[in-house]
Amino acid sequence: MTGTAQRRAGPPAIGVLGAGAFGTALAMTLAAAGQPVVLWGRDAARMAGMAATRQNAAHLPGIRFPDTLTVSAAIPEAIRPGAPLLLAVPTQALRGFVAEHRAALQGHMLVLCCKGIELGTGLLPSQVVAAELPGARVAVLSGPSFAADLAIGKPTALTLATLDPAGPEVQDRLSTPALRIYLGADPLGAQLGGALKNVIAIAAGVVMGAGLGESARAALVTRGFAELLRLAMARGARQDTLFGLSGFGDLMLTCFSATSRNYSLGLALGAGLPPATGVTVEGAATARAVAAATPGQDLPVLHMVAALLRGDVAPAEAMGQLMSRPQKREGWQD
Ligand SMILES: NC(=O)C1=CN([C@@H]2O[C@H](COP(=O)(O)OP(=O)(O)OC[C@H]3O[C@@H](n4cnc5c(N)ncnc54)[C@H](OP(=O)(O)O)[C@@H]3O)[C@@H](O)[C@H]2O)C=CC1
Ligand SMILES: O=C(CO)COP(=O)(O)O
Repeated sequence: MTGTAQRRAGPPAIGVLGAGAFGTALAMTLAAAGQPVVLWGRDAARMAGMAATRQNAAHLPGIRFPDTLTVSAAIPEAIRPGAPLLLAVPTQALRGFVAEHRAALQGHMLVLCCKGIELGTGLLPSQVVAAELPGARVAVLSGPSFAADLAIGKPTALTLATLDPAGPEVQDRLSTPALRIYLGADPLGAQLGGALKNVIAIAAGVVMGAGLGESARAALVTRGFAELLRLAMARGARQDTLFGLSGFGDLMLTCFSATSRNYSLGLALGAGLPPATGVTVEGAATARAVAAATPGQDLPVLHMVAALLRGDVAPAEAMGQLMSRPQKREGWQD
């Protein structure tokens, strides 16, 4: 074990599995509020470095860990009997992670923190977990939340969506003075909203990177949201979920801030610049997964992002194509 936290009587430590930006930020905000938390990462040397320097220099440089946060590269240390586990690895890594740690994860409430659709299968994170760990208890934690905001205690509100009867208990454990958790019962909608808003954020970035203007961005985000509603409702999501924090709320954050990695990828694409490398950009794989699963469906913004990423169309041409589509009525159902 590495870390400085004292074991203390009380509830078992929450395990946060995945020590990237978001996992670290969640662990920090919970620990800062007095929760026992173990942050687990797979790289022993890096975790030892975090324990020694009390910061995640790679993802949240300069933000000091609360003294009570324990960091570890040992799964048994991170997974306490009866504790909820926050899974904060990227969507495309989730299947491999669950398969690798199947036995240890068994029986725990798994709180899924990733936003995306698995490439190749078109599955959402909860469906990936169900395939790898049949009967798993899951909740989805999603909503507008930049890791850097959470990590320094800025006020944040998220949706915890689950059908598990332990939902209120988990809501209570994850709530802190800086983190307000709303309970929902539509994990499908929460995941679809969180996955699709990333694709729309890439589109929003392209518009701004190409210098097409704020009016164009607002139009594209609005029409992108209509597609999000159409696609997610057809798959069984609830409208109120999509209009909530995990849908509309996160769409606003991600489409209007250069802190977003998805929006930033779009900015680079639009400006004809090379995108940042080594960065988790969930919307790129999700755009491809959506395009593969919905050929021939009327989802022009979502499909255009996939075409842009494939290099099949240039940014200025993309907007021209969207603008010259046949005239239609406004409304997300049309
Ligand atoms: N950053 C943010 O502001 C927010 C992120 N999210 C979501 O959280 C998820 C994670 O994003 P984020 O933390 O930002 O990503 P990062 O790129 O910052 O970190 C990803 C982490 O996952 C680890 N990882 C990858 N594959 C595995 C694996 N197989 N086993 C164990 N660990 C693995 C990486 O480890 P290694 O370094 O060893 O490769 C890395 O520490 C994404 O779905 C994202 O959309 C949600 C809300 C906010
Ligand atoms: O999901 C996020 C904010 O809620 C983070 O967005 P990015 O992954 O685009 O940085």
